[in-house]
Amino acid sequence: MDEWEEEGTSTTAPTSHTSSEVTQRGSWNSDGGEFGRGRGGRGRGRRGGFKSFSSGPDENGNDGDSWNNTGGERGGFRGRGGRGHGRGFGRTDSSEFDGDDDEVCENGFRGGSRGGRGSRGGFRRGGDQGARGGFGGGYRGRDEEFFAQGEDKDPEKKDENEGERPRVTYVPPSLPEDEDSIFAHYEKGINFDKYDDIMVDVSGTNPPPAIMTFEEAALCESLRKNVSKSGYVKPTPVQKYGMPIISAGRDLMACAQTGSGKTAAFLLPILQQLMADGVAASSFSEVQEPEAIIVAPTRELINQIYLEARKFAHGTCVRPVVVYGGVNTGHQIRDILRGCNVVCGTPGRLLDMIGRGKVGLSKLQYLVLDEADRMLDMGFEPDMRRLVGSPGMPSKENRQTLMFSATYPEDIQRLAADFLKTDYLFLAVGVVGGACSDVEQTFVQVTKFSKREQLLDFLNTVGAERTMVFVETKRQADFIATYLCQEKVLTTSIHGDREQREREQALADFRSGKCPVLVATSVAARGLDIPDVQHVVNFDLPNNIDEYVHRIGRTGRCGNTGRAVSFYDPEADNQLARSLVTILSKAQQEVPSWLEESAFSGPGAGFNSSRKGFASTDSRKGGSFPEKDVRSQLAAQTAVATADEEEWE
Ligand SMILES: Nc1ncnc2c1ncn2[C@@H]1O[C@H](COP(=O)(O)OP(=O)(O)OP(=O)(O)O)[C@@H](O)[C@H]1O
Repeated sequence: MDEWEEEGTSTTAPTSHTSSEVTQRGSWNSDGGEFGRGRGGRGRGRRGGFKSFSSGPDENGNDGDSWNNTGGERGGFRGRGGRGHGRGFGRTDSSEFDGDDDEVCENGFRGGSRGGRGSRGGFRRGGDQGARGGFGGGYRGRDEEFFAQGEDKDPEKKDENEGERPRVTYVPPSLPEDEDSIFAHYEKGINFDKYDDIMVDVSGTNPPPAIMTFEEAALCESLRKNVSKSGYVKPTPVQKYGMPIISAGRDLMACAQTGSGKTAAFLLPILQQLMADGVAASSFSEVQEPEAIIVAPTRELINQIYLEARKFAHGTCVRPVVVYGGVNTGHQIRDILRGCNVVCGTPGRLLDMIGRGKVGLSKLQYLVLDEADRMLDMGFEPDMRRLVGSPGMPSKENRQTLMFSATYPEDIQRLAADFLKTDYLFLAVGVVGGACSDVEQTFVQVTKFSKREQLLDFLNTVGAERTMVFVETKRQADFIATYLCQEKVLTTSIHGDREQREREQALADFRSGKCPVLVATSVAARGLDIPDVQHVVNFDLPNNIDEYVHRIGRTGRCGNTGRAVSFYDPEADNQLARSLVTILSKAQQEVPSWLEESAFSGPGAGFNSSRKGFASTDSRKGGSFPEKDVRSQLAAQTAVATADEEEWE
C-alpha cells in the first residue's frame, strides 16, 4: 500500500434534512403584500423535519448516501457541536470556502482558543437525534461563523493529512458516461442577445481583435462538436473578447457579469491549444505533469468547472481531473495517476497533491484563477503565493496566467499584477463589479425578528419555484433550514460544516427540484450554475457588496431573468446602503427612497468599512487607487476583520 493509500471507506451515516410527502400549502398573501404576486397556493412539499438516513453501501463503498425518507416527524436536529479543532481566525471571511477545510492547514492560526458559544445549545425538536449537541463553538470570522469546540469523537473525520484530524473517506458517486448527461444544459434566456449591447473595454497594449462567432475561433473538430452539443451557438462577449486574447498567449484579467459564460471563455482556448498540441494523458507516470491548473474557492464550484472541462474535452485525448477537500485523498490520487492534462482544484487539496509529488508543474502552461478576486484576498492569497512558489512552477514570464471574476476591487487588482506579466490585458464587459442586469433586485425593510415570517410568506408566495436563501452563518443556515422543514417547506441546506456528501446531496436535491429551497451560506455565493433558480433571497445581507453581487448572480443566468429579494435590517445593514444604491443605479434599477435616505443621511451613514473599493475599470488607468500601499491597506482590513470578530463575541 502506498503511503497515501487508505484503508476502508466505511462511514457513519450523517444526518440531514429532507422531506417526504408533498402537500398543498395554503395560499398566502394573495392580496399582494411585500412579495405578493397573487400566486399563493402553488403547492409545496410538506414534510420536512430532520431525519437520519442510512442505507447500504453504494458502488463506491460509501454507506448511507441514499436518504431514508421515513418518519418526517422524527426531526431533531443533530447539531454539529463538538467538531471543531479550534480552526482559528486566519481568514477574514473564508471559513465557508474550501481552501483548507480538511486539507493542508497552514493558513491562519490553527488551534484558536476562543470558542465560548458552546453552551448556547442547538435547535432541537426533541427528536431522537437532537441529543448530539446543538451548536457548540465560537465565532471565527467576519462572515462566519461559529466553530464548534470540544472533542471530535467521530472517527470518520480523521483526515489523511494530520494524525489527529479526521480521515476523509468520502468518495463521490461515479459520473454518468452517457452523452445526454454529459451535455445536459439549460436553455439560454430571452436576454441572451442583449449581451451584445453591453459595453466592452479591453485595456493594455495590442489586444487581438475579438471574434464574433465560434467558427472564427477555429476550434478543432471534436471541440467544435462538443461546443455545439452543449447548446452554444454564439459566443457571449467575454468569450468573444477573452478567447482570442488567451489564444494569442496573453495574460488576462477578465471581468464580466455573473452567468455570462466566463468558464467557457477560459476553457475553450486552453483545450483548443492542448488538442492542437496533441497532448494526451498518460497513466505511465507516478508524477503527473498537467499543462493547465485551474483553481477556484469552493469544492462545488471547482467540481462544476471540472464537469465543464470534461464536457468540452469529451472524446478527446485531453484528460481533466478534479481535486478538492472533503473527498478521500487516495481516491483522488488514483484518479490523477490515470493521467491528467488539466487539474481543477481547490487550493488546499491542490497544494497537498503537489506536496505529495503526485502533481508536477514543469509542463504547466496555463494557470487560471476563477473567482480571482476571492482567490487573491486575504483568505487565499497565501495559498496562491505558495502555489506560484511551488517547486517547478514556471515563472509568470513562462506561463500564461488568466484571472476571471465578476468583481475586482481595486486593491485586489493591484495585488493580481504580482501574478501576471506586465503586459496583461484587462477585459471589462460592462461595469466592473456590477450586478447582473437580468436580476430584478428588490429590498424589504425588516427587523431581525420579523425575518423568518417574511421568508415563509415569501416562499409560500412563490410556491415551488427554485429559491436560494442566503444567510450569514452556518448556525443560521441550520436554524432556518430546520424552521422551513418544520413549516413543511421542502428545504435543504449547504454550508461549510456539513459533510461533503451532505453538501453534494443538498446540491443534487436542489438541482433536481426535489428540494426547491436551498438555504446557503457564502459557500454557495460564487460561481454555482444551477438551472432555473428563479429567486435569491438575502435573508441576511452580506457585509460586503461583492458578495451581494455574486449571491444574486445565482439567478438571472445566461440571458434568463431572475429575482433577488433582500431583507434589509436598518440596524444591521446600514453600512451596505451606499454600495447597494450604487449597485442598483449602475444596473439601472429603481432605488427605494428609504434606502437612499439610509445611505446618505444619519451619522456615519453609508460608511462601508468592508468595501474594498469599486473599480470602475482597469485599475492601471490610474487615479482611483488609494494612496497607501496595498499591503498596509490589507493590514487595515485585517484589523477591521478582527474588530468584527470581537464585536460578535
Ligand atoms: N455561448 C454560450 N451559449 C449558450 N450558453 C452558454 C454560453 N456560454 C456559457 N453558457 C452557459 O451559461 C451558463 C453560465 O455560464 P458560466 O457558469 O460560465 O457563467 P460565469 O460567467 O462563470 O458566472 P459566475 O460569475 O456566476 O461564475 C452556463 O450554463 C453555461 O453553460
